[in-house]
Amino acid sequence: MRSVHVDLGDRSYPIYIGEGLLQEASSYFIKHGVSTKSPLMIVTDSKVAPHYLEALSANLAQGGFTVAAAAVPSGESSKSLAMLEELVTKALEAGLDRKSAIVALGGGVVGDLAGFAAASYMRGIKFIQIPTTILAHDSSVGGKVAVNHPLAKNIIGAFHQPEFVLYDLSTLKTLPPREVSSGLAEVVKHGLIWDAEFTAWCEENANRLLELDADALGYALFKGCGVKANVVSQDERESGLRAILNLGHTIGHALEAVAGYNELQHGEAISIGMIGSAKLGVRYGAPVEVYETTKRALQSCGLPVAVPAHMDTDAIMAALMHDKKFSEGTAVFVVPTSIGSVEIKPDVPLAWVREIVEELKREA
Ligand SMILES: NC(=O)c1ccc[n+]([C@@H]2O[C@H](COP(=O)([O-])OP(=O)(O)OC[C@H]3O[C@@H](n4cnc5c(N)ncnc54)[C@H](O)[C@@H]3O)[C@@H](O)[C@H]2O)c1
Ligand SMILES: O=C(O)C(=O)C[C@@H](O)[C@H](O)[C@H](O)COP(=O)(O)O
Ligand SMILES: [Zn+2]
Repeated sequence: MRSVHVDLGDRSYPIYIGEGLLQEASSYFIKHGVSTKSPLMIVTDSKVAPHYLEALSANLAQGGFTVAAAAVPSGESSKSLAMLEELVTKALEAGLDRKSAIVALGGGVVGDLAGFAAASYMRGIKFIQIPTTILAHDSSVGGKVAVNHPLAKNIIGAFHQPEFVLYDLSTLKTLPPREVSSGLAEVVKHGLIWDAEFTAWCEENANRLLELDADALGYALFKGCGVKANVVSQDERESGLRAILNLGHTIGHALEAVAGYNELQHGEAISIGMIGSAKLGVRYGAPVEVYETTKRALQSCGLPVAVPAHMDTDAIMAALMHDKKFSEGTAVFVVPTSIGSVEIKPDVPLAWVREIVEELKREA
């Protein structure tokens, strides 16, 4: 078992990464002081529940916990205010009180939704992350929790750190291939923003990752969580450095919203967005190899690198302006300067962004 520490003073927590951790969940809950006197609520989704809900519930019950569960429909459309209200109803019916915890068992959708429920229920109760996707090595760490609005991604949310993250790598074996690739986008992102050697390693080991080779996956997720924990520990609430974790997300979030949150997976949209940022980086003077390496690394993981041709450029530009990175009338982008390093560029000309979106549509 590996662990990574997120260093946030009295809100610090560990990320436990290993095989079979779900079977030992209750011992981690007890170690972290989760109360057995107040009910817990596991939030999961309709695809994860049949695989892992029973095992987790049974283990927690054996450990003396009273457990309720709610399974939302799988997919991004569950990250909504309507679903949040349903969860609050379930929490009240199950008798959750201020000493209770909400447990997210699933990918980033469940993590963000359940986390926002925990942040807002009774003005904030404990929250535990049990990620089951590759992508969730990113979403389960750092405390950003949110639901979407039809016009903009993650626009209703909070910062609410988990008590701990229990990452059982054996749950990844049931992931469909598309979700494996999607999750690898954020792994590659962690290399691109922080670590050139790790970026090269991702490209060289892409096939092992796609085949879910346990050693390769364990290493990649440990490295990815390490980058995320390091950045978050330095800037919990995104007053500066943390914005680098948004590489590819300005265009990516706009694509997700324009696609009605049901055509592109988050990692796919972010992959396309990272290619857009790499093109922007080259316009700002980065060597063209930065764009080429970015494209190769993403393609080797089976990710898309072009905007679907049917998407309307005006709609993409309009969605982009609702993003959190559009403020004081200007677009702020994270752009690469070299592999392993990025800078935050304010005042990016929207005409450039439009040209790049058009270029990415022609490359589809
Ligand atoms: N909070 C953050 O810092 C942060 C970071 C990155 C992404 N996100 C958010 O995360 C979300 C994307 O997360 P995701 O890619 O995990 O999506 P997801 O939660 O929708 O999971 C992807 C798909 O895989 C299924 N699934 C999950 N685990 C499975 C398993 N072990 N076996 C079989 N199927 C499984 C799900 O039901 C779903 O159909 C987006 O909403 C994104 O905005 C948040
Ligand atoms: O943790 C962060 O900070 C990130 O930016 C990680 C992103 O991968 C993630 O998609 C996040 O939810 C985006 O944040 P947002 O503030 O742009 O909604
Ligand atoms: Zn992301």
